[in-house]
Amino acid sequence: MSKHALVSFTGNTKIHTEIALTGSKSECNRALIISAASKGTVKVDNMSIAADSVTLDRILKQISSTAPHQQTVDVGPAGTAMRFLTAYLPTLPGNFLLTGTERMKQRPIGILAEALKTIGAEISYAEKEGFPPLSITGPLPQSKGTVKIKGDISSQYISALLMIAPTLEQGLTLQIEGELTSLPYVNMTLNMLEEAGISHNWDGNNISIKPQPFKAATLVVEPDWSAASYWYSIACLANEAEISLPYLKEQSLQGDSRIRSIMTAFGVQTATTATGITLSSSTTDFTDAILDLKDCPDLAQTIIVCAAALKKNLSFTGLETLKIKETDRIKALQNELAKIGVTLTEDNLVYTLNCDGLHFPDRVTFGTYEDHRMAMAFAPLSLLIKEVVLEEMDVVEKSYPDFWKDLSKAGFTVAAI
Ligand SMILES: O=C(O)C1=C[C@@H](OP(=O)(O)O)[C@@H](O)[C@H](O)C1
Ligand SMILES: C=C(OP(=O)(O)O)C(=O)O
Repeated sequence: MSKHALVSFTGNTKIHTEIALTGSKSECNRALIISAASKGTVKVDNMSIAADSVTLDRILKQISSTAPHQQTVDVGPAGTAMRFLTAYLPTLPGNFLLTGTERMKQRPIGILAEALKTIGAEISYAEKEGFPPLSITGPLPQSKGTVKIKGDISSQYISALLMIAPTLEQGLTLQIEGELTSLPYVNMTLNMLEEAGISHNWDGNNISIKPQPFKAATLVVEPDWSAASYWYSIACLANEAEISLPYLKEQSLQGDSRIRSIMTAFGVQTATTATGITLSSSTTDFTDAILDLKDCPDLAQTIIVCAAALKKNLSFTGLETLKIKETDRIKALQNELAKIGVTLTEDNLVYTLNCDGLHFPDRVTFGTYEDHRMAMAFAPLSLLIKEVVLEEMDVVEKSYPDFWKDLSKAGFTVAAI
């Protein structure tokens, strides 16, 4: 249990700052797995300091330097590490117990594990059927070159399979069933594989990758657009803002760069500069009544909390996957928004905010549910509420360890209590 963060902003909320964001954990964790699958032919540049990436890097180094006997591999709360290693470990010689936090043991892995079993992987569930921890014995003798996989639960299962595909004797054709969720993350995987010399063929619901060698390449990890979203929220809620985010590019592999266009409607302008981007606040009266977030689930909390603070009764679709992330993010949002008089209700998979009762008490304590994005999405409310307490401040380490330091740099007062 870590301390809580007490965040406040005294005086007029004018924010002029430059924030150097760490690398995207999504890009970094792909780069690390691709590098490992290529046996070092592919290098990684600008490693992210996100705990999920540091953990995966450490695990991959440990595995490559350890003899093939039973090893416990603990990913903690890192979803991508769990999913990517579920596919990668069966390609290595050895016996592995792949595990994570108590929450990780509630995040489904059966869809990916069963798909891998159909092509010859030896995987069993060490505790509960369909969930981590997994017992994995490799290397797999590949029995089949085609695999069916559901696309509507987590795109990470698909990315995981794509990254091992070129190393498999028969390559791999994925037959994706159901509508693909989080699509930009699959494109990110394919693009990064392409940078590493791996071609694919995407035809309807099938993605095929033939067995092929990686080429010498360096994958450069770009700053994290999901982390940038909290600065958009801050720019939106401040009286005045000019926030520079160096090295962020509009053309990004990260689908969360969509925050830029969404926030234009919320009154945040983005200018491209020689060094990156600069956000500034202006006023708009937006009318967009319904937003689909299926392609960018990690932006959901930022946008929903910001819309609530602006007293906009917006509706949202594409939130189905939020229940199986670091926490049930729908429940967590409902509980915490209630503290400022806002409700979030569902009808037929459409979620709608009702902000008619919005109020800002002098001090509010928001629970964070072991979810970095709960802490970071609610912290900007300290521009409107005198004292905001975010429980368990270390939770931000997962993707954005410098978050509190960066808030201080921008003029917020942050105390560990
Ligand atoms: O592939 C990735 O890097 C990610 C994919 C998304 O998950 P789902 O595909 O499970 O929605 C996203 O929420 C997660 O933070 C990172
Ligand atoms: C869902 C997330 O991460 P993961 O699934 O990789 O744990 C996230 O970072 O919001």
